[in-house]
Amino acid sequence: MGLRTISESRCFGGVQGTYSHASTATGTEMRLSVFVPEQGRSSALPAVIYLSGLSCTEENFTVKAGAQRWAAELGLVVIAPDTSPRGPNVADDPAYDLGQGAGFYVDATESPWAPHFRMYSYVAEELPALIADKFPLRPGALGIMGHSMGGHGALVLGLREPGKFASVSALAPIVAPSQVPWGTKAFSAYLGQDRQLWRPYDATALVEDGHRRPDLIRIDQGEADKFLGEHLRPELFAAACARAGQAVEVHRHAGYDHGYFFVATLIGEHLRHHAELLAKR
Ligand SMILES: N[C@@H](CCC(=O)N[C@@H](CS)C(=O)NCC(=O)O)C(=O)O
Repeated sequence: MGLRTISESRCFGGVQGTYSHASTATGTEMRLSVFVPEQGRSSALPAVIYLSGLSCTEENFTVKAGAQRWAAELGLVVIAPDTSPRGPNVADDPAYDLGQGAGFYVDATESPWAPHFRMYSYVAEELPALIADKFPLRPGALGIMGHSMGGHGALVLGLREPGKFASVSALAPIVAPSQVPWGTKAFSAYLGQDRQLWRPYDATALVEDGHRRPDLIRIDQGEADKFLGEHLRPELFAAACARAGQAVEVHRHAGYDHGYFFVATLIGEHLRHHAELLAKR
């Protein structure tokens, strides 16, 4: 598995890099950003994958969230992949919420998306193997988190792959994609009209269908988020978890909107949540 270095910069004593590789899951060149703190020079470290939201590449989180300072302090490797396959030969849509930049962390079954839009397999299988091979990671100490569409991805991957991801958290996540416009649009296109086939990619449905995690799932949500009532609806996931006995904390924050200033405000607490759980691994 070859990794091409696009850039590497010293940052808080560690290295912030951007890399690309030929992905077998998507059949495209995929980019990712990786921060390795100074401690990684001498020891294997716990790591967190961060999944971004609609319209993002690997860059938005890397330059806007301010995660490196906290990751350096906590001794965490942080990996941020792109949100979809890209390229001139990859299907796309002019809308920001479908196609390139909007992979929704599913393995598409429908035309024209199915050949490349395989972000579930990419994040569940290929990415963990790639980073374990190339960076100083402690086996078994991998967490997953995300924002908005990426929060949806983190919750789904965390619920379906508890043996692979030892900690899960989400910022302003889409928690019930089958019940909101962003999700129904994407799932209709990528997965077709049979809603039963959407359930493995819907965090609320997964909890209803018996998926559980042994650890607490942390969610933070801004109350001034313009997408809250229509697309995000954290109360749906909280209610499903309450009925199922799944531990979840939804922290609501007055005045915060959907953007990266909210992510930057909470990123330290989220990385600490992961560091504490991954320390036990
Ligand atoms: N571009 C969309 C909004 C998309 C959006 O808010 N994306 C969020 C994730 S869902 C984001 O992180 N955007 C990139 C950024 O703020 O850097 C719009 O026109 O309404």
